[in-house]
This record gives sequence, structure tokens and C-alpha cells, in this order.
Amino acid sequence: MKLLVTGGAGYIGSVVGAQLVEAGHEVVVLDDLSTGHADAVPEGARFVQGSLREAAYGVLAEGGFDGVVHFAAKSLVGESVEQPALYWDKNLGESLALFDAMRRTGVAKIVFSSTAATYGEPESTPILETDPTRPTNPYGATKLAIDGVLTEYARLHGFGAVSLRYFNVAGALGPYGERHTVETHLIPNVLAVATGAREHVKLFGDDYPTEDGTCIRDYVHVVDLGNAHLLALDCCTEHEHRIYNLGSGSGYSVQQVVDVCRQVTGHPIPAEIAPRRAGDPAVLIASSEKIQAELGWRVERDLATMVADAWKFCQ
Ligand SMILES: NC(=O)c1ccc[n+]([C@@H]2O[C@H](COP(=O)([O-])OP(=O)(O)OC[C@H]3O[C@@H](n4cnc5c(N)ncnc54)[C@H](O)[C@@H]3O)[C@@H](O)[C@H]2O)c1
Ligand SMILES: O=c1ccn([C@@H]2O[C@H](COP(=O)(O)OP(=O)(O)O[C@H]3O[C@H](CO)[C@H](O)[C@H](O)[C@H]3O)[C@@H](O)[C@H]2O)c(=O)[nH]1
Repeated sequence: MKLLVTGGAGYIGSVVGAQLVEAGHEVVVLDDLSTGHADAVPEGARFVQGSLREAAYGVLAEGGFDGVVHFAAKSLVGESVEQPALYWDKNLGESLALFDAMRRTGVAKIVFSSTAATYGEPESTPILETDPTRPTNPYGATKLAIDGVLTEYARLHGFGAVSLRYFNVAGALGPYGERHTVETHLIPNVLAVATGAREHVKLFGDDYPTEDGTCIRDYVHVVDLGNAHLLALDCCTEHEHRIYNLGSGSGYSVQQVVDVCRQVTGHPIPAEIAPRRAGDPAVLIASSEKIQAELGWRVERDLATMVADAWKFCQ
């Protein structure tokens, strides 16, 4: 397939872009480099620098595209609370420009990066796709709105769309990995202590109603996540919008993640208990049974592998 990969200079887009190239697809990356890096664009992909609003139509109008894999977004929860209008404009507004460009150029197939943040604070775990969606921050609200637009565009314009709701993505694929200038994610922050870039890691809260008092999350290896995209591309069916959770179904506490990082790196990684981070749910675990049953997706890499691969990447 000839695919437009938006956000292919970012963390997940560069890894999955590399997997798409490896699988034999022709990949064109569109990225404005707002949080990505030009040298992260996967080898073998063509790179167009620009925003979705400025450049998506021009690229798709070249012709020959079979589909779009849409990673481009702003995704810092705290920033979204401080600047909600920026998130509505950049996430929903720019996605609408992309979908309009697809409609005008007759490209109907799309796989979209949705998020666990669309669910908000869960009533029960593991979280099912049919559970209530009550985002607790503008980031999650913009992603939920884009999911809603895709449902309508499938019905009204014949899009064949798949939204993948990622839980906590971690790990790397060789030279492609996570290097955000503003890093909020746990594993890269913990590993930054082992590389010497930070003195210690802060653990945000140890008084949650969990066994060790720290938050529990469901981590999924970015390569397993990429495999789900390959399967999703093959199941995009006109007039249909499917939504799948992507997680491992297992939860690890912040404290357990730090312990795995200590084992993998052999570094003591000093940690300091800090106040809770606003808006963090105590436990987020996905049920990924739907994508397993319908597409045959399987998790093949465990937390130690995610940490080991991220560690190789950041050394
Ligand atoms: N990292 C996670 O754990 C996680 C979890 C759930 C969902 N997601 C979603 O996955 C996607 C990728 O996340 P990531 O961690 O790789 O983020 P990232 O910031 O590393 O990558 C996003 C890329 O999109 C580009 N971009 C942003 N807005 C753009 C625009 N309007 N036009 C063109 N390019 C633009 C950025 O420059 C960057 O290269 C995002 O949609 C994010 O919301 C990530
Ligand atoms: O330096 C840090 C960083 C994180 N944490 C804790 O580690 C856990 C995981 O935090 P991350 O920031 O790595 O991930 P989140 O669970 O907050 O966020 C993930 O899930 C969200 C949905 O809830 C969004 O989808 C988001 O993009 C995705 O990264 C949280 O309890 C957080 O408080 C720390 O203790 N110290």
C-alpha cells in the first residue's frame, strides 16, 4: 500500500513507520516537527515537512494513496489543561483538515491513534471499548471528538476507519524510540536517571488504593502496537469505524516499573516520593480481548523487554 503517515517523525510514528516500510509499504511521512525530529523519519520513507492543515491536501493530491496512518497530535495532558484551545485547534482542527483532504482526494482508509484518556476515570477494570467515555482533560476530550468524527465520516462519507486506543506505550525499535524534549512518561524519565541525565526520579503519589500505593498502568511494547496497526490496515472496511483498545491486560505499579528499570540497567536509580500528579487515575488496565478475537492480535513482549529496548535506545 502507499500510505501517508502523519507524525512519522515522532516516537510511535517513527517506529510504526519503520515497521510499515519493513512490511513492504510505500511510506510518505508528513510532520511539522513540532515535537518530532527530522532524523527520526524512518529510513526508506519520504519526508514532507508541514502541518496537516497546510500540507495534507497537497500530498494526498499527488495520487495513488491507499490509506492514512494518523499519529500526529499534541499529547501532553498538563499542557492541554493549561491551553485547551490549542489542543482543540491542533488535534481536532488539524484532523478535520486531514479528513477533508482525504475526502477530496478519494482516500477512505484510516488508522487513528486514540488513547486510554478517552475513558477518563474508569468505573471498573479491565476497561472495555463499550465502557463510558468521560475524559478528564482536554487532550482526551479532543481524541474522543476525533473518534466521533470518524464514526460520522464512516457513515456519511464511506471512510473505513480504525481507532486504536493505546494505553501506556513503551520500548523502542533499534534507532527509533522515545526522545521528547518535554518528557512526562515514566519509563524514559526513570532511564534518564540511569544515563546520568537526571539525579533521581519522582514517584507521583504513594497513597493510592493499590498494593504499594503507587499508580498501576498497562504497558504495551511499541512494536506490538505497530503489529496492531498492520492488522488494522488490513481490516479497514468502507462505511465502518472500529474501535479497539491496545494494552497487555496486565498492570504494573510505578514502583514495580522502577524496580524493573533497576534490574535491567544495574543502576540504583534513586527515587523520591512526590505529591500526586493532578488527574492521574489509580488504575488503568485495558481489556484487549476485542482486537485479539477479531484481528488475532497478540502481545509478544513483556515489561522487561520494553525497558531493555528503551534502555538500548537511550544509551
Ligand atoms: N506515547 C503514548 O504512550 C501514547 C498513548 C496514547 C496515545 N498516544 C497517541 O499516539 C500518537 C503519537 O504519540 P507520540 O508519543 O509518538 O507523540 P510525539 O509527540 O512523539 O509524535 C507526534 C508527532 O506528530 C507531529 N505533529 C504534531 N502535530 C502535528 C500537525 N498538526 N501536523 C503535522 N505534524 C504534527 C509532531 O511533530 C511529532 O513528530 C499521538 O496521537 C498520541 O496522542 C500516545
Ligand atoms: O516522572 C514520572 C512520570 C510518571 N509517573 C507516574 O507514572 C504513571 C504513568 O505515567 P505516564 O505519564 O508515563 O503515563 P500516563 O498513564 O499518565 O499516560 C498515558 O495514558 C494516558 C491515558 O490516561 C494518555 O494516553 C497518555 O498519552 C499516555 O502516555 C503515572 O502514575 C504517573 O503519575 C511518575 O511517578 N513519575
